[in-house]
Amino acid sequence: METEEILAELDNVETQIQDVQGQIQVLLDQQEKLYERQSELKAILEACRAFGSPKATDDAPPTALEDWSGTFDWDSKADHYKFHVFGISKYRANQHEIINAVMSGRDVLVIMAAGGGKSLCYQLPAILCDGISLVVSPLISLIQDQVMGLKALDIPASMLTSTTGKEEEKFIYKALEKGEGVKILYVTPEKISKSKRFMSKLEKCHHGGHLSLIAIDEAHCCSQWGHDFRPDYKNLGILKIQFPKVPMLALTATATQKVQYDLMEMLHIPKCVKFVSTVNRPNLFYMVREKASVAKVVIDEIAEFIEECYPNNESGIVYCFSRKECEQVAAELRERGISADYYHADMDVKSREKVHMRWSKNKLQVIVGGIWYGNQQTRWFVIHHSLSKSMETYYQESGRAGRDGAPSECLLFFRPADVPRQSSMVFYENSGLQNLYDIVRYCQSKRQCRRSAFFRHFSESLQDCNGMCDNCAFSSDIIEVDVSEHAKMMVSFLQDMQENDQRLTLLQLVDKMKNKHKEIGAELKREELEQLVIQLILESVLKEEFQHTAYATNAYVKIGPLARQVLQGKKTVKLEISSKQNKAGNLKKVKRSLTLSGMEFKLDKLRKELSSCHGTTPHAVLSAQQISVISAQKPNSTEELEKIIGKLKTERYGSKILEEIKKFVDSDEPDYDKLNGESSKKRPTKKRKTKNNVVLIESSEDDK
Ligand SMILES: Nc1ncnc2c1ncn2[C@@H]1O[C@H](COP(=O)(O)OP(=O)(O)OP(=O)(O)O)[C@@H](O)[C@H]1O
Ligand SMILES: [Mg+2]
Repeated sequence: METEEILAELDNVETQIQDVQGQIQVLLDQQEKLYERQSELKAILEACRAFGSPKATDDAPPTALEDWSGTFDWDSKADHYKFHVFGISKYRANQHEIINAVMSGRDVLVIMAAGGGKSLCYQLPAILCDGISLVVSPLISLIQDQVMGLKALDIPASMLTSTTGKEEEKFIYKALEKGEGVKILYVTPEKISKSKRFMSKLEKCHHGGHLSLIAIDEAHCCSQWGHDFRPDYKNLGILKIQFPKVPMLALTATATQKVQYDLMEMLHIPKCVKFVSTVNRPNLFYMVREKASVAKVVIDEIAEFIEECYPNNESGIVYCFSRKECEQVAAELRERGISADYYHADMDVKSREKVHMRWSKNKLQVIVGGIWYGNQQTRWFVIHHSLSKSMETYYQESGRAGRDGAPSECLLFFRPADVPRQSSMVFYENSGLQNLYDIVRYCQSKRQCRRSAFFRHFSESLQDCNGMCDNCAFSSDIIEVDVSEHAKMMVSFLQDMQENDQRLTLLQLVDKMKNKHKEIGAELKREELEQLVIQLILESVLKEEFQHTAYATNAYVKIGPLARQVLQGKKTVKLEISSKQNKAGNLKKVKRSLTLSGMEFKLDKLRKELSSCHGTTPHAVLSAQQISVISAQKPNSTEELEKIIGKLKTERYGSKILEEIKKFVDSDEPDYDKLNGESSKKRPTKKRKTKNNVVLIESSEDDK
């Protein structure tokens, strides 16, 4: 054999070895995921063996025989409070059963979608039982809202948090000792883990037989496997140890099986009854929009979306990546005439409270938040200025829209360049990159139903989307383009750079590629090239690597395990590309029937006025759902109104509401699209592509 031949074969063999190594790496990654799942399943199995099935217990009949929807002693009392105090005519899925299980003295674990109605599951038992119920909740803003809402219903509710004054604290401690004066007490988890004084008062309350129920809201915060772990939640196990006979109710919107077992173990409720509802939020319209590279353009688009779709100050949230960005976006929205303010973890308690109050009283249309912002009010829209760090986080954040069941919108602005910003923050977290890439897949996809991505993520069987996401609703002008050749060029270019010890970020890679290969720039737009890099990362052809500097962590794009497959033409790479006009264009044409009708608009205004007179929130006066039922039925007597909103609200606000209805009916105003102004009436509209004709209406071409 000639030396040259040997060298050639050696080269060939080495190339093949590298190729095999790449494939092994992908298989090893797969194996790691499988090991992880294996240990998860083993842990679950162990928990099952140790505790028994969560539904079947030793000293209670198995679930199959436990009929929580049957007849119970408290039925008529519960019905009375449900309707006349809470103004709720019908239970939502599982609420009735959960309330019955709690009232029967059982520990209960509730997994129910955001806005599903978890609060009623502990608030109603709390007023049905004698004594005081304790509710642990993670956010002061959330607690403030709940307490304000309950007080508006004449339910004695209080809160004990870092913001509680001395006088109020004294009053609460007295109430705990006597078992009267407070019916529902909200506390932050820190009170349980850090305040010995509070715990001793709680023990006294229990000793006197006055502690009727313990509810742990947002219980996923207990688990390290959950997406929002809070160290103080870890200590809540003490409650069941100290008060074993008091029924405990743990509630959350999101918990994988692993998290569920973790919760049961940490809270010491192995024999709890478990209720799991669907994650589906049929009233939410999910959409992803391409994010412009110029910051100002993004804000223009957000402002335009809010002004066009929500001209009557309907409130919403804009989520941002960083605190600085929150402040900038809020300021820019204000410059464009939208009443917006920011809310983030760096603010002191006073400023946060101020923003929260303005928001609760409908003085602000938009909250720009960097952290998970808990608040009970109806939000019509949730906009993500940047992508979230996982599907779970996005589900929770977007789930803040339409909590009372009214159709609402969740819009995410996605740009490939936002991926390294997030990845450099999460790469060291448990499955951080894997979780991030899941939501990146959701954003990149221009064809797959958005809703189905949630079902898959939470291991739930698929349900119909009913045209309630952009990919299902809009007729598709998306084509799948084979970009294997472009991918090959990119990989080989990056390989050359790497061999010369040059590191490139995503944006640098695209820039340099465009300079080096002019032809590629002619075929693919810059955004599409960025999209290609992300696609290659998702497919393990490229990978991200991270390097710390004194000021930041940088994400660089490197050759990944399957790069060789692309170079050898063994792997096809495809991109979903808009053929002509993209969805951003389509979205501008969306006119929704989500806007309020004339009657609804009047009632919305009235509830704002009434709420400021009564020192409460508009939502506590009338929920969006109640407004919509009143508008449809137009009751003209106290009795008729009572059937919709219950006795208490009718007594308090009934005369004003009936007066408003009468004024409206007498005025002969057509009950449609009043609020959209004159121009909208002229526009002929046509129904968009939805199966059940429920939500979306698209304006005609004249509308452009
Ligand atoms: N049976 C019902 N009928 C009509 N409205 C209801 C019913 N139950 C609850 N609601 C309303 O639904 C809204 C959401 O309820 P709630 O705040 O309890 O949701 P949640 O499940 O705690 O959501 P989150 O996970 O976002 O905290 C509230 O406005 C509440 O008044
Ligand atoms: Mg809740």
